[in-house]
Amino acid sequence: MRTKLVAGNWKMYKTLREARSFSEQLTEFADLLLNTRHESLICAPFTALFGLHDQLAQMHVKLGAQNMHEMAEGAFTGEVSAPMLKELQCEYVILGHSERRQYFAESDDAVARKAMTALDQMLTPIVCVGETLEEREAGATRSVVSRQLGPVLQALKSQSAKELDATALVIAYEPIWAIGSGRSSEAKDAEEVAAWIRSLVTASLGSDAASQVRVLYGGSVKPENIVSYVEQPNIDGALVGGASLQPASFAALVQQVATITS
Ligand SMILES: O=C(CO)COP(=O)(O)O
Repeated sequence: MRTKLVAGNWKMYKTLREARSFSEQLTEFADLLLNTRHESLICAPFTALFGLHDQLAQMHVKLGAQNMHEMAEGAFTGEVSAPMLKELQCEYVILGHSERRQYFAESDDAVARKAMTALDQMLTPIVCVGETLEEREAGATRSVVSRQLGPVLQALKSQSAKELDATALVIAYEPIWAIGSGRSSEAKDAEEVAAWIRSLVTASLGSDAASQVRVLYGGSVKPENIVSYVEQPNIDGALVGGASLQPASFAALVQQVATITS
């Protein structure tokens, strides 16, 4: 049984002070957060991570980062490594978000190397994939997602001999045209791509791994529509941008998923 995951991606929003204020206000919803059977997670900017962990942990909300470098240390000015995130008690890291691919030229191979490092350091990678509107209209969604995931699955296949836990992988399907646009994917379309992603995992890593890997949907998810995605058989949660920024809205996302997991 895969545990559902409600993950907030704050992107480049919230100073440390604002992040602390969020977690203080979130305590109003502590009972709800403590009594769910699914996981909830905030992926905050690096500068807010240190100040967030303790209060979020008291509400069983986990902490994650939005990126990391593939090396554990080195002369990489401005970068942050997996051991640094681990020490701040991060359990997850988002990798290959479309904004990083688009604005910071992250390649499929680089994302795969980062994912391997994260797994090696016992951080759960949330690897993001998804097509542009142009690609969707050209009927290329499956081939784009296959291309993006290929190096990750290939690396996992060869690494599983080294006993990395392939099943710790989380894959987020985020169609780029749905991000921040208010134009979310139809749940049945998102489910179709999630099923395709699972079939790719089956082909590379086998059906056991495929039945354990979690696949999230992201793109204009709100409390009003989250259930329509998370109730799909191949969708195990959501990666949420804008609607995760306010405590009441984040709590409402968690509450909505609780209606189908309790
Ligand atoms: O990019 C996203 C999450 O990673 C989605 O953002 P929105 O929920 O704001 O559309």
